[in-house]
This record gives sequence, C-alpha cells and structure tokens, in this order.
Amino acid sequence: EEQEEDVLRELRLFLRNVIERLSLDRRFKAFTKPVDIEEVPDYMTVIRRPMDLSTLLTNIDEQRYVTVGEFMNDADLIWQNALEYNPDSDPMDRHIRHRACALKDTVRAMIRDELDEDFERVCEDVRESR
Ligand SMILES: COC(=O)N1C[C@@H]2C[C@@H]3O[C@]2(Cc2nccnc23)C1
Repeated sequence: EEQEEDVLRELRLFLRNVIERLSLDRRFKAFTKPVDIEEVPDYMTVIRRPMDLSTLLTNIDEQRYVTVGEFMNDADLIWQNALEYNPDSDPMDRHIRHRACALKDTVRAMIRDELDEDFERVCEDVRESR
C-alpha cells in the first residue's frame, strides 16, 4: 500500500545518493561504467556477472532493489569482479585491486553509518510480504 511505496521511494533516494557520492570519487572511475568489451575482449569469458555504478543506478530506477541487502549483493560484484579479473602482481592489477578494496570498505562504511537498521528491517518485511 502507500506506506510501502513511501519506504521503497526512500530506499531508492538513499541508494542513489550513495552511488552519486561513489561516482564523484576519482579512485572509483574504473567502476563507473561497464568494462569496455571492445577494449577488453576476454572480460566476459572471465567475469560471469559484470557490474558497475551506472548499472546499479539503472537497477534502482527499475525498482529492482526492495532491501539494502539486495543492492549490496550487486554492489559487491563490482569489487569482487575487479579482484578476480586483475589478480596479477603487476602494478596496474595491484592499483585496481587497491581501489576495489577501497570501494568495498567505503560502501560498507556508508551503509553502517547512514542506514537506520529499523528502516532496513521494514524493507525486509516488505520483501517478505511480496
Ligand atoms: C573494473 O575495471 C577492470 O576490471 N578493468 C580490467 C580492464 C583491464 C585493463 O583495465 C581495465 C580496462 C582496460 N582497458 C584496456 C586495456 N586494459 C584494461 C579495467
């Protein structure tokens, strides 16, 4: 009912704000758009579920996330894929892995610091009711 739509609208606003702030952080530039498979032809053979900040934003607008946990499952793909695709000791791989770890920690810190646990519980109740 209406209250449910109010909660989901507030969730979308919160998640869009998180993505907006991540997208402004220069460390996370490589994560803002899908990896270009013309530049990196083998990417799709290594990474089964590509994810990036712009795709997360599209998913929010398409109302795919009813809980923060569902959002986090996709957000985690961004850094997990980067660690998997860039495992080598060369400086470029190390550089993107450092940024992937920074992205992981930054997203978790934002959620811990800014998401009210009672609000997330209401979102989970909405998910269970559907
Ligand atoms: C999230 O971003 C990544 O996992 N990557 C891996 C790719 C390998 C390397 O860096 C990326 C883009 C790229 N393009 C051209 C040549 N080499 C590269 C970004």
